[in-house]
Amino acid sequence: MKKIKIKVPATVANLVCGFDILGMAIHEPYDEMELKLLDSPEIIIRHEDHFGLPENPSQNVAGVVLQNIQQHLKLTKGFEVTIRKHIKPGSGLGSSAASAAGAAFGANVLLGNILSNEELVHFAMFGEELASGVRHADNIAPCIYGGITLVKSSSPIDIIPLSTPNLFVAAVHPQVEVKTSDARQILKKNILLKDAVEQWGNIAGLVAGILKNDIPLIGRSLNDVLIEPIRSILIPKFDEIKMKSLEAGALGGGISGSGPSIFMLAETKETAERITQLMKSVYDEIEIESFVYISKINPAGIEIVEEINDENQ
Ligand SMILES: Nc1ncnc2c1ncn2[C@@H]1O[C@H](COP(=O)(O)OP(=O)(O)O)[C@@H](O)[C@H]1O
Ligand SMILES: N[C@@H](CCOP(=O)(O)O)C(=O)O
Repeated sequence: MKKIKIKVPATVANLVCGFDILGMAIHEPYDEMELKLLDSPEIIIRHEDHFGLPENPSQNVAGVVLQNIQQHLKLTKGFEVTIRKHIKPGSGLGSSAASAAGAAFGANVLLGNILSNEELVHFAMFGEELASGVRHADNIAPCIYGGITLVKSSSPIDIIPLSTPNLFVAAVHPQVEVKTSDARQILKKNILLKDAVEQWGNIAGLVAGILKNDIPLIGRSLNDVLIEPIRSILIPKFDEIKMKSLEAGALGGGISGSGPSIFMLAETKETAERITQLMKSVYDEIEIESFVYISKINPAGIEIVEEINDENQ
């Protein structure tokens, strides 16, 4: 029997200004997945969590990824997948990407590492297409490569892993659901050239700041003139949380992925703790339940917890 257990991290897509192209893996929260290689070509998905996600492989992002791998490689084998999800679907913390990337990664290990990272991203994007209607790779890439990644292009796939600054991430997930597909539909299809120029400056500044480990440059590049003004109206108290976090010492931050989670970068754990406390108290005041996370940027991405390769079982 060949079996693998993995830890699949949450991801913060967009990093404020880099819509669909930038993303980072974080340590908390993460999903647990177990994949077994089957002798028959069936795909079985089981959820040991309470989110009510579909277990029909054609409706589960992990299932469609495995179906595509199976078809492409003309496999006579199948997969049994058990998912313990801790990253709530619709959180903006890459819940669908975690299952999609975890399925591609785990299947590849079971098959003897025959696929490249670019191929894993290619197959995992079928899951994102099922979840949001769009083959975006900004959550998947950091999950698979770890750290912070730039999706220079998703067709053809061209992923640039950037470095991992030594920063803390404070995040809050208010319990309101924002589906990525809905949060994409409200965006404008056309943008003004002057706004595009400002956004290009921020993206280039952020990438340069990350590569040079120039923390103040990272901070002043975390601005979004295109997406945040539209999507933030879906997130209760967004402006107040952002303003208070900056006052409390955050370098900068904004909507995590398509929301409703909000993330902030901080230089110290103490600052990150102050920020999560204030995030929680803002939501407590208006009686919206919220979960907060303090994390660091996760340089490893998906981690193998256990690998069993026992021909006798
Ligand atoms: N294994 C899975 N994990 C998470 N979401 C899944 C999974 N399979 C299917 N989905 C669907 O994907 C959607 C959640 O994806 P999305 O809105 O992108 O949330 P997130 O921002 O947390 O990734 C939901 O409609 C959910 O039913
Ligand atoms: N670039 C995408 C990212 C969606 O991330 P998610 O964590 O909300 O699935 C977008 O902004 O739509």
